[in-house]
This record gives sequence, structure tokens and C-alpha cells, in this order.
Amino acid sequence: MQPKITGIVLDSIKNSMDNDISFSDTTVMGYSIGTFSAGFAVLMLVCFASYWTRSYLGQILGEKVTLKIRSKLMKSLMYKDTMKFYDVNKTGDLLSRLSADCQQVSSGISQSITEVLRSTMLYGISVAMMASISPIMTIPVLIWSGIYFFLVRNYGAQQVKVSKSWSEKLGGLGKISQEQLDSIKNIKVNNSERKELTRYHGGLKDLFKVIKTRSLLETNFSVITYLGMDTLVIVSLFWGAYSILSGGSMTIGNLTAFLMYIEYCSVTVQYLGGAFSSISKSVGSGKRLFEILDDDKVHSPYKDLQNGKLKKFSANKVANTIGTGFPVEFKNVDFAYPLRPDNFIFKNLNFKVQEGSSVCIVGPSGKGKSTIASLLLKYYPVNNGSIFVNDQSISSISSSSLRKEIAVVQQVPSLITGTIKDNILYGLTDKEAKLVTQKEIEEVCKQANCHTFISQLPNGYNEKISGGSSDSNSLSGGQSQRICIARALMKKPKLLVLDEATSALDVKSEKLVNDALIGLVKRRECTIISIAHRLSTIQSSENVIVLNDKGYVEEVGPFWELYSDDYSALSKLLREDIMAKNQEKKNIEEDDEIIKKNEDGINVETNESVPPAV
Ligand SMILES: Nc1ncnc2c1ncn2[C@@H]1O[C@H](COP(=O)(O)OP(=O)(O)OP(=O)(O)O)[C@@H](O)[C@H]1O
Repeated sequence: MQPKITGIVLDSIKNSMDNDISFSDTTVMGYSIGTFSAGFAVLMLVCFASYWTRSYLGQILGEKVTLKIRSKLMKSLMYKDTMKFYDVNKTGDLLSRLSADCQQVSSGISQSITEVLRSTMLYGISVAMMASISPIMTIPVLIWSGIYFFLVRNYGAQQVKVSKSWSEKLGGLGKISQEQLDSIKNIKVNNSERKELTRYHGGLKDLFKVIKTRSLLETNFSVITYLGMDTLVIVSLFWGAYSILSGGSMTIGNLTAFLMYIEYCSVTVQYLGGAFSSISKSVGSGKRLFEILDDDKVHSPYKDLQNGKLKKFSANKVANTIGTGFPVEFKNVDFAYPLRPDNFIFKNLNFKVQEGSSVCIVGPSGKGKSTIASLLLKYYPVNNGSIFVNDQSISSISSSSLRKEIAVVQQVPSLITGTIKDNILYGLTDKEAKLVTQKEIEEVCKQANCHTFISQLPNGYNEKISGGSSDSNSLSGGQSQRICIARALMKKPKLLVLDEATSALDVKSEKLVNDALIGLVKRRECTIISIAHRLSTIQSSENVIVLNDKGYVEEVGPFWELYSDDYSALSKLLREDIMAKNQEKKNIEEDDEIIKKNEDGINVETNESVPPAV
């Protein structure tokens, strides 16, 4: 309304000037100029109040949308059932989606959509007001509006593509930096800082290429918009001036109002351009977020549990079994990782683990020992065959109910940020954790041989530690591993999977932990499947399963029987292991000798002294 009112006021002033009317007697739309100005001021105040409300609510809405999207994404990420998604999508990229992409989407949805609505309304009203002043002079504005509409459509489509590419490159950069910071010690020990910086700069360059394309697109669009709007101003100014001077119906007030409306249109068109750009960017980023959410539709174990496609795992004792540990069976299992679908780790893998017994899986490196643990936990579905835990095929039971009954200790211990006590109780539900007494915690920690060192910490069980691996949690590798063992024992599992779980422990600690585990097996309370290279761990298991280098089971039997047979696959494997270790020791000694000779100035080939270089 402001331009229209300005035009009316200007025409009233001109009328007063032409008819010699004083300022106090000047009337605008039948009101004295004072009353009219007061009314106009009130109208402006109402406008400001509504602007404030729109702006504040818009921001709050935007932040709420961001939080909602983040929470939905995190939920989707937390509840992904298999590891396939995490094999493909790396942490750095996912973090970038959770931060930059979420922000982009929410700003597109909240601020830009309200901006589009406001600007479209303002544009429509301005054009209608221009038509009420001069329908004929509005025709060029309408033609430009049509052209602008097609421009926006074209620009939007291109912006979506470029924005998706921008998000991908940014995610790629996040992936590189996350990987580099995670392995900073490795980079330093290999003096690879320069190499890694070159790699990071490569990612930056890729990102910059996309940014250049996007900037070109945005600049072209905004220049065309300015050009169009400025052309309209010039055309209207000349047309209006011609109409006034040639005695047409146009007045100075009306021309001023008309030009002000064009200015309004120009500003709204700029806002619209910015808003469309932001919406297109959020569509591009949104596509990447939907890739995360859509993955849930492929397989939703929670819905499958509700609609009866999956059953809950039953921990009840199977009839005619000894003790309460779960029996385990791999039956004709074929498996290839989803990332390498043609590379079968197992073809027709068969073995049985008796309830309440302990078995150690041994075999050459990289032939699938840890993969057996992953399959047992349903981290990946098998390609063929079945895995039975407690007589139930795990493919038909929900993974959460299965994992609740199994405890795992991995080679690389992973702790959470919190107290040591929080870490030990981490595998229990909040309700279960509340019922655990300090005495029970200490009892479990004594079994895991970590009570003594925890008691010596300044705050004992309430000592705060950081999450992550032993690199970042202010505990040693062996201490972290023992806390993980205590956490696993705290669950009172009927099946315990130990993947090189004592590899960081010294001989004495390992023996104490193994004795505690042997006690569990003796009471038949728990079935233990361990994966190990060390003879000391292997010999603490009742039985051994030896995998061969093709991923088949080569041999199964009681440890002492296989160990005392010189021709058994186990003995062969242990001999090879000892030979490999001896060779490794010899290589290290030879390397040390060469280094020493170099330092002493002796020629390595001839063993003669070399005079020092001048
Ligand atoms: N997520 C994955 N995607 C694709 N291939 C994988 C994945 N994880 C492991 N592999 C491959 O599967 C094979 C078996 O790996 P696994 O970790 O089970 O071996 P392992 O016998 O436990 O080895 P090690 O004794 O060295 O720990 C290896 O060749 C490895 O490269």
C-alpha cells in the first residue's frame, strides 16, 4: 500500500500547490494531512509487528525443522540392522549429512518457503496495484513475469543437480578429514603429512570446482533478473513521462507509485530468486538425506517383528541340553560381504558348538574368523544356509532380541564417554542397571581382572573416561580390554563371543581372565566362542575349530587331542605361526644390524669401514 499512498499524497500536495492551499488545509482522501499521517503511522506499526512475528516464528520453525530432521536421521542411522550401510557410507560423509545437509534442507523448508509465499503475495499485489494505475503499462511487467517463471524453473533444475554434487563433494571431504584425524598417529609415524595434505587438497579442489559452477549459475541468474527489472523501470519511466507530458491520464503521483511498485517487484524477485536457490539446494541435499531414510524401507526388522515376519529370540533352555549356555550351529553357510558379492568367504561352512562348551576358532589370517562373529550377531545376512542359536534359525528372529542375549568382546576395545561404572553397565537396560549392586560390579570386575586397577584410580568406579578406543580414552589397551570383558560378563550372557579379546593382556592377566571364563564353562552357564592366535588362549578352550585357507572347516576336535597330534591341522598351523614369528624376529634383527652398521660408517655389503663424508 505504501507506494499507492505515497502517490496519493504527492498528487494531493501538487493539487494544494496548484490551488494555493496551505499545508494545514491540505486533505488526503478526505482527511486532514495530520489525521492521515497518524493513521498511516498506525498502519506501519501493525506492519512492523507482523514482520517481527513472521521473522521470529520463521527462525524458530527453521530450527525446529532442523532438529526434527536430525533426530529422524540419527534414529534411522542407529536402527540400521546390518552393517552393509556403514560399509558403504563412511562416518565423515554421514557427519556431513547430519550437519551441512540437514541445515540446508531445513533452511529451504522453513525460511525459503515462507519467503516464497510472502514474496509471491507481494509480487501479485504489486502487479494488481500497477494494473489499477495503468493496465497498459502493466503489460511489459506481465511479459517479464512469464519469462521469469521459465527462467526460475530452468535455474531450479540445474541448481538441484549442482547442489547434490556440492553435498557429495563436501561429504567426501568430511570422509577424508575424519579418516586422517582418526589415524593421525599412523600418519605421523610414516611421515605422511604432506601426502595426506595433498589428498585433502584434492578433495578441496573437487569441492571448489562445484562451487565455481554453482556461483556461475547464481550470478547469471541474478544478473538476468536485475537486467529484466531495470529494463522495466526505464520503459515505465519513459512511458509514464510521455503520458503525463502528452496530457494522458497519468499523474506524477501515479507514476511515482507505479515506479515504486516496480521497485517492490524487483526486490521480491530478488528474494524469490534467493529462496528458489535455497529450495533447490535443499532438494539436492534432501536427496542425500533420503538415501539414508529410504534404506530403512528395504529392510525394517522392527516392522517385521510387529507384523510377525520375524520372531523374538527365545533364551529358554532347549530340551535335553546340559546347562543353560546356547548351542550354536552353522549349517551349509555360504557368505560373501555385500561390498564384494563375488568373493565368497565361506562356501558350505558347517560346524556345531555344544551348549555350555568353549570352542576356539583358529585359522590363517584373513580367512573369516571374525566374519563368523559378525554372522552370529546378524551384522550381515548369509547368502545361503542357516545359523542356529539355541535351536532357532537367526534369519527368522529379530536381531535386537538375539543381540540382547549375546555378549561380544572385540579385539579393539570401544568404550563410551562416562564413568567406568557406566561402561561396565552399558550392555544392560536402564532398569536392569538400577538393580545391579556395587558388590556385583566388583565381583564381575574381579573376574575380568580389572578391579585392582579401577580401585587405584582417583575416583575408582566413578572415574570419568572419554569414549572411543584406548588412543583417546586415557586407559591402556589392556585396561580398556578388561573393562570390555567385565561389560560382557555383566550381561550374564548364555553365549559369549571373544574376538581376540585378550590380545592386549599380559600373560598373568590373560590367565586370570581365562580361568574365570573356564569357570563359566565348567558350570555350563555359558557357551564361549573365541577367536585367537595365541596358544595360551587356544589351550584354554575345550575344543578347536580349524579353518583352512579356503574358508572351510579343516578340523574339529578337543584341543589336547589335536595339539598332541603332530600331523593335525592345528599343530601345522601353530608350527607355521612360530616359523613366521621367528622369521619376523630375524628380519627385525637384520634391519637393526644394517641400521647400526650405517650409523657406525661400515659398508653393509663389504663390511669395510667407510670414511665419513666431508
Ligand atoms: N566389511 C567387509 N567388506 C568386505 N570384505 C570384508 C569386510 N570385512 C572383512 N572382509 C574380508 O573378509 C575376509 C575375512 O575377514 P576376517 O576379518 O573375518 O578375517 P580373520 O580370519 O578374522 O582375519 P585376522 O586373523 O587377520 O583377524 C578378509 O579377506 C577381509 O578382507
